[in-house]
Amino acid sequence: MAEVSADRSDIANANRWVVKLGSALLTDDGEGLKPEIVARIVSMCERLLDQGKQVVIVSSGAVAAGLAYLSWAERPKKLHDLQAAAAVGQTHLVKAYEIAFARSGRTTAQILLSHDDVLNRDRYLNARNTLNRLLELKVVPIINENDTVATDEFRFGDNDTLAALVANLIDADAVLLLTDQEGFFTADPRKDDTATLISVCDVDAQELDSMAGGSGRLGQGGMQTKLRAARLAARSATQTIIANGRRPEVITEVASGKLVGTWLRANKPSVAARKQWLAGVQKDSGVVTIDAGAVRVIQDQGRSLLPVGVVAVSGSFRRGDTVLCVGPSGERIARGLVNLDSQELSLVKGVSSSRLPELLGYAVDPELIHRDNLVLL
Ligand SMILES: Nc1ncnc2c1ncn2[C@@H]1O[C@H](COP(=O)(O)OP(=O)(O)O)[C@@H](O)[C@H]1O
Ligand SMILES: N[C@@H](CCC(=O)OP(=O)(O)O)C(=O)O
Repeated sequence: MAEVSADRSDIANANRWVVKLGSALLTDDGEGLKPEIVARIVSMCERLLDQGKQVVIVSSGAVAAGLAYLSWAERPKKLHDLQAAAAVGQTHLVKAYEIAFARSGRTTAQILLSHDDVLNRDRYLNARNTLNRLLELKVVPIINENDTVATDEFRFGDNDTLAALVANLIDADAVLLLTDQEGFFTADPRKDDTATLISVCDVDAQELDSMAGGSGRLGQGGMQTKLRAARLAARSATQTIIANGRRPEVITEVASGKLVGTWLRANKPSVAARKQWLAGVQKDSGVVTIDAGAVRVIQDQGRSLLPVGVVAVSGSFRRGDTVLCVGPSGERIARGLVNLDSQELSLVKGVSSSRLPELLGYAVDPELIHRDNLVLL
């Protein structure tokens, strides 16, 4: 099962990071939002940004911060009370990040996501495009659940799950779940003082399930949701590390591959797995005919397919569907997941990607099929 240590070069080489901060950490166990904790976390994130890495922050704490501003001693049970507290706390939360990042001249963006945003394919792609654009612009996204509109049936509830879904959304290399414990222990250390820290373990190891307990007073889900989140993150081959956000240099240490916290190791190479899946798809939603130049760059140079290389479109498909690409004489060339639906593509086939926003009236990916979503047949 768990190994004592392992080479963490995968972690040290991770470029795109999702850093998640739990409520207990940000409020110092319910003391109200602590801007100095936010500032400390932010300065560590800045060090990653200075090294050219990308950072997306998923921050809890809206409810816990709101409780303090409303002078409510206990986390309420009723959804509307939780939502009211979140609405009060969220503005203070995001302000704390804005102020802290502004000290080094960096800009932040608030993104509030709900369940539908990751389940609905169109909204999923929109959220992904927006996040990718913010990262290109070197803006730091600060994400939380859109608590004020989430209903009981349709909410993530804990931000561990949200962090994992964000990692899937942007194909992050690593997720760092910062909490109030050193990492994942063999049992809940609050209840069992013989529990020991696991340094590294395969995320799918079954023995982890019985070791993961529930949450403390303020957080939601405890190690159970962190384990589930790590397994979700592994779907995009994202590595998960759980560590203590109170350690002075925790983010810097983890990102440099130091043996800090628990690494829940993901083994599946996502692109390869997706390509394998694509190769086996039995029914395509449409067919696009591409010109000889496009065939060449796809086959010989492993490049993405751009709308400019498309000469004809047949069938009715939506963004995210699988489409067969055939050459000028109808020969099967490739299969991939499209970023445009069939009507949009009919409008922009043969057109250079720089003109897509002007013709469609909104921003879209420049590729019709990104090379990571394309398999040669
Ligand atoms: N096996 C375990 N190892 C470490 N912590 C555990 C374990 N099982 C349960 N926990 C609990 O999980 C808590 C952290 O999760 P949670 O309260 O949801 O915080 P956060 O707000 O950081 O998500 C810890 O304080 C601890 O009591
Ligand atoms: N969206 C909620 C987060 C819920 C929550 O408590 O999450 P966590 O602390 O990560 O277990 C908030 O901002 O209060």
